[in-house]
Formats: sequence, structure tokens, C-alpha cells
Amino acid sequence: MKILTAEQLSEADKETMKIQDITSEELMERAATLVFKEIHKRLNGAPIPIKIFCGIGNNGGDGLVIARHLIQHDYQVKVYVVNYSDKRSDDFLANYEKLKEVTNNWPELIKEDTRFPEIGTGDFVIDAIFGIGLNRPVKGWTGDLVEHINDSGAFTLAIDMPSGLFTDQVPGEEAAVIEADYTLSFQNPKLVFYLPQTMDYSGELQILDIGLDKELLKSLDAQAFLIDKEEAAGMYHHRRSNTHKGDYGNVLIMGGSFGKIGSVLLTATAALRSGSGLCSLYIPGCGYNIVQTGLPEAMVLTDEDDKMLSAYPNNFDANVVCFGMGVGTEEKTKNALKELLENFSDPVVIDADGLNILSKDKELLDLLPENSILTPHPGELKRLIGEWEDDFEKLEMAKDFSEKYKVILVIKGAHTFTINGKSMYVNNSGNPGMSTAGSGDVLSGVITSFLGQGYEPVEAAVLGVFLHGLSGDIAASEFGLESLLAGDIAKNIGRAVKKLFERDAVEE
Ligand SMILES: NC(=O)C1=CN([C@@H]2O[C@H](COP(=O)(O)OP(=O)(O)OC[C@H]3O[C@@H](n4cnc5c(N)ncnc54)[C@H](O)[C@@H]3O)[C@@H](O)[C@H]2O)[C@@H](O)CC1
Ligand SMILES: [K+]
Repeated sequence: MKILTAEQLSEADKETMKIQDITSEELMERAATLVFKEIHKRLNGAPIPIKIFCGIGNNGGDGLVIARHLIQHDYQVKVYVVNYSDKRSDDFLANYEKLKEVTNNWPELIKEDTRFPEIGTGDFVIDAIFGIGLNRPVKGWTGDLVEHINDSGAFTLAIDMPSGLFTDQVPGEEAAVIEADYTLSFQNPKLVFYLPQTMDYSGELQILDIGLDKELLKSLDAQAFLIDKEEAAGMYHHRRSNTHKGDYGNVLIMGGSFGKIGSVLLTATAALRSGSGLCSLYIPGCGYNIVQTGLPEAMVLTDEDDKMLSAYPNNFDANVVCFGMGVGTEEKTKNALKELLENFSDPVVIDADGLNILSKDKELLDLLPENSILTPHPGELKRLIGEWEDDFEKLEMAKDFSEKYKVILVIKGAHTFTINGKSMYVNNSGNPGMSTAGSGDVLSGVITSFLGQGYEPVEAAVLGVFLHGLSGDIAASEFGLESLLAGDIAKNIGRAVKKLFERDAVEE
């Protein structure tokens, strides 16, 4: 799904009104009624006190529409109008009038010196104060109200955006932002829902299709692409019957050092579980027995050094090479990487200490084959591209880096971002159980495997990241978050692929 900016979305609202010949008020009615239905489906008439905080713009207008429907369905509703300005949007006013027709319980006006209403932990709060129209940080008494809602402990549902959250910048340290438990957002996801600095504000997320014109949305340039099952399934290459192992890649994994041989074992297991036809490892001598015993399906070549990598096996005929897990950053090992980059001209996958070696000697970056895939976690990324002020700057710096060196960056995190020049892909699978040793080694194996099977490098990265996350989800459902091991992620890749093509009961 496309991630769009606030400007694109409000423009799409306007264009849709013209194309569908509807008024802004009608579009608001449609959008907010969908929100009401979601609430009604879950509350099912429960007598929970509902407190709706409405701004004076169209986000507030949505709040008024939701209030009207809830009142008509006999819910206990109290509406507050947050008077951060004396202006009112037309659709707010129209819906304010309509609300009067269904209740005598007038909305209460909250102004600068008003005492804020009490909010109990058992209340249900609807945040319709600011949406995508936010244009400055929320401070002053409105900020105090936002803090008051956050401190209440009540379940908070944000409409379109948690109030105070911008779509295109971080809120800033002194600004107040609603910490929602759940966000129902209109039409398309917004980038801030997925950035480490801002993702916590939206809580659980659901995107509601409010029926903006499909052709118009298709024509818009995405700020980024959100990758879910549907997108991943579209990238997957089905196997043909008349094939043999030579059709599925011959990958070489260079990694490990004394005490860290397990890392390569995980990477190789993941590569084979992801479908590699042939998988070889190039490791220090000390790992020979471990790998041969642990993974009989893999072939093993050893470096002349017993404890670390010191060379690249130039005579080995692989179609993809992955370098870096568990290698350390010794000078000898740097030479091994240098030899690889000087002798191998197809895309490579570089992870972990391989990235740290590149960061220490930036001249090596110029040797990277075009479309190579680098898989840093945030610490490794910092060493590679430098410090950033905030997540938006990080993404800009990452795009510049990707363009400059013609490489693909896979920035690992709760939502892994894959950056290919100006294009960004945001992963939407995975869980916190995957924050465990070796999880990254597995990811490198999956991506390397797909690259070896002939996927376009960016697809190998994006699909690999998604399946890695989905496999982690399958493993977590079996073992629980705490018990999940990286090896479980590798083992479940096949199930994840199967799941790509299953229809979920909840989706039907
Ligand atoms: N037809 C439409 O345009 C639709 C709009 N929708 C809703 O409309 C929202 C956008 O509405 P608006 O553009 O009216 O904007 P908002 O309702 O988000 O904000 C209201 C106004 O507050 C002012 N403001 C911004 N930041 C402020 C601050 N920090 N302190 C004080 N005032 C501030 C701005 O002038 C802004 O226009 C969406 O998020 C969505 O909820 C939906 O109803 C769908 C249809
Ligand atoms: K809101």
C-alpha cells in the first residue's frame, strides 16, 4: 500500500469530491461513519462512558459525526469542543447543527482557563482534536489537555492521526502528542506510524478505505510503500516443475570467527530454508566440524587461518556472496572483504562486522558492486552514514548514501526500511520476539538466497525482510515472544511462504 503525505491526501480528498460529485460534508459523513461502525462492532452497545474531544477543524467534524451516530445508538456520549481557535470549519459547523438534532446534552467548550473534565481509567476517549491539518506543535493549554488525556489511563482512540503528530516531521521535545491505544486512519498509512521515534504514539493501527478515487490514488507517487502479505505475494517467484538445483542459486556465505561460528550456521540454514539450490560456507578452520555436523546440506571451505577470515576463495564459483556475520574487524579480515570486492562483480550482501569494516575504511565503499545489499541495524547505520538529528533526516541521509554508492540499504528495526535510491519500502511483518541474537544473521541468509535465485536485488531485500518477519510471527505464535530463537525464524520460512497464499479468516 502507498504511504502518502498529508498534502497528497488532502489533495486526493478534494479531487475525489469533484470526481464523485460529492460535498466535503458527504465525504466526512462517509469517513466518520466507517469509524463509528468500527467502534460499534467492538463495543456492541456496552454502557462505557465515551468522551469525545473535538477540535474546530475537520478532524473535529469527524468527531461530531461519530458522536451523532453513537448517540443515535444509545451510547453514553459526552462531547467536548477544544476551542484552540474561534474559527470553525464549515463541515464542523454543519455537523455541530446536526448534533443538536439528536441530543440535548450540549457539547462542552474547553477554553484556556476551563478546568479539564475528569477522565477515569474506564472511560473511552476519542481523540478528534487535530488530524492531518496540524501545522505547528501542540503547546500551551491545548498541550496540557493532551497531557491530561494521556495521564488519565483511559483507552484512547485517535481519529486519522494522534493529535499533535505531524505527518512529515517529529513533534519536538516540548510538544504534546496523544498516546493512542488505537488509531483509525483514513485511506492510506502515514510514514510517522512506522518510524522508531514516532510509531508508539499511534498504538495499534487500522487503515480505513474511505473510498477516495482509486485511479487518482494510483497516479500518485508514493512517499514509501508499506509491504504486507499482498505486496510480498506479488513479488514471489513460483517454482516450475522442470527445474533442478542449479536453477536456484549457488550462494557463498563468508563469515564466522572463533566463538562466533553459530552465526554462519544460522545464515546458511536460512539460505537453504529459503530455497537456495546450493549453499557453501567459507569459514575459519575452527568451524569446520561444527558446520559439517550442524548443517549437512551445506558445503564447507576453510580459510588457512584457524580463527578468523583472511582471504577470499577466488576460485569459487558462486552467483552471490554474503559477507560479515561474526567475522570481527581484524586487519586480516578486512583484507578478505577487500579481495572479495575486488574480485566479485555481482551484487553482494554485507552484514554485521562486514559493515563495521566498511565504516572504518570508507574507501572500500567505492568497491561495492552495484545493487549490493547492506543490512545495518541503527548502530551500524550510524557508523556508516553518520549521526542524524531525527528519523526524517536519517531517511534522507540513507537515500543519499544509497544513491551515491548505488547500493540498497536494509535498515533493521521494528519496521525495517529498505532504501533503494529515492524509493523506500516499509516492512509490516514481525514482532518484538525477533529482537534476539542471530535474528539478523537469518535475515542475511534469506536475502542472499533470494538474490541467488534470480530475484531483482530490491525484491530480494523487500521480500526477504517480509518473509523473515512473517516467519518470526509464525514462530512467536508457537513459542511465545520470549522463547523465540533466531533458528526458529530460519526453520519457519517455508511456512511463511505458504502463508503468503493463504487467506486469513479475519480478512474475509
Ligand atoms: N473532506 C475532507 O477534507 C475530509 C477530511 N477529513 C478529516 O479532516 C482532517 C483534516 O482537517 P483540517 O484540515 O480541518 O485540519 P485539522 O482538523 O487537523 O486541524 C484544524 C486546524 O487547526 C489549526 N491548527 C493546526 N495546528 C494547530 C496547533 N498546533 N494549534 C492550534 N491550531 C492548530 C489549523 O489551522 C488546522 O486547519 C483529517 O485529518 C480528517 O480527520 C475526513 O473527514 C475525511 C474527509
Ligand atoms: K486526532
